[in-house]
Amino acid sequence: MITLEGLTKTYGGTRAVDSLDLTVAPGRVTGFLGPNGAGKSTTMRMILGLDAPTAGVALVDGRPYADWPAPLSKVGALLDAKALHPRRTARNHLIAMAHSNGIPVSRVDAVLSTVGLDPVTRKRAGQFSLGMGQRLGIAGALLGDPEVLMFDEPVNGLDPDGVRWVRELMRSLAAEGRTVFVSSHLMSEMQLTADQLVVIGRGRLIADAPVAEVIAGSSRSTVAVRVPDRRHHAVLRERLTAEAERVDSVDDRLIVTGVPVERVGDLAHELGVRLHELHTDQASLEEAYMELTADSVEYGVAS
Ligand SMILES: Nc1ncnc2c1ncn2[C@@H]1O[C@H](COP(=O)(O)OP(=O)(O)OP(=O)(O)O)[C@@H](O)[C@H]1O
Repeated sequence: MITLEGLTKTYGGTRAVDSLDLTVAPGRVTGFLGPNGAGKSTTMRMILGLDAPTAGVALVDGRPYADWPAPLSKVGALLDAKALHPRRTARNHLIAMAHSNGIPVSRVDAVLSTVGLDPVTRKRAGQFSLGMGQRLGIAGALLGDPEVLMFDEPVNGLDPDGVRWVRELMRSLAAEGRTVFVSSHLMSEMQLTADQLVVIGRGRLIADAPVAEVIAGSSRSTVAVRVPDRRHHAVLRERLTAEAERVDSVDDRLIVTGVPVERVGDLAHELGVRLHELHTDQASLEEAYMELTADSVEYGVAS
């Protein structure tokens, strides 16, 4: 489990992370989202003790990362896939990491195989493609068989097969009861991978909720109801207008915002209104995310 309490980091006049209170729980994938410059990498660096907080604390299972005697066996992380010694082979890179944390060399071969790098274990990291570097970074995160895993943009540079592989890996790590905290800008991928979402903007917490709740909360999630009889259409429309955020008529359909589908069905039943169709049109995570972060985008372009 990762716990942040009032976590704050300022760089000169910039509040990169601003009083963040958060618990990242085990047994699920938590997606960490936010526009460029929102403070995601800075937060992850503070969890790993690579940056000192200006105020507040970041704890892993109740202790700062640096206080764990064998940190790689507690937390595995992929922060910057390019942070590799270019002349070291993949295997030697991992052996050096293993030695520094008392991890047996047998784990090195096991994780190289897990990430599909067995054919290139003796190739120098400097000759790796972006995707191979990502895989090696993920191997490093898995090396100590840690309970907590953090990945900053893990699918960056991966081909579709690699993207799917990362998705399945994250899901299986969470299913084993581990804490999986992963940042990404790929909303369609996060919708498939994450159970819980943490959204930040300008260093502050915007949302911390299950994926389904974030999507349902979007004003773009609507209920569509088809009422062929014109009188019934008008009766239901009037009743819904009293409690919905918005009701639009499109041909014989009513498009309703802000009322759950169950309530629309119950109201129709109460009023004796005959329906030919009743369903929810869910927003995509991307739509929900854009709405949540509209006020926090620092580097946007006018549209
Ligand atoms: N070492 C540093 N010195 C000064 N400012 C920094 C430093 N590191 C980050 N910042 C600033 O802190 C803010 C948050 O940056 P951070 O990299 O954490 O954001 P991010 O959410 O990871 O962004 P991205 O999605 O673009 O990777 C930005 O305004 C950034 O310019």
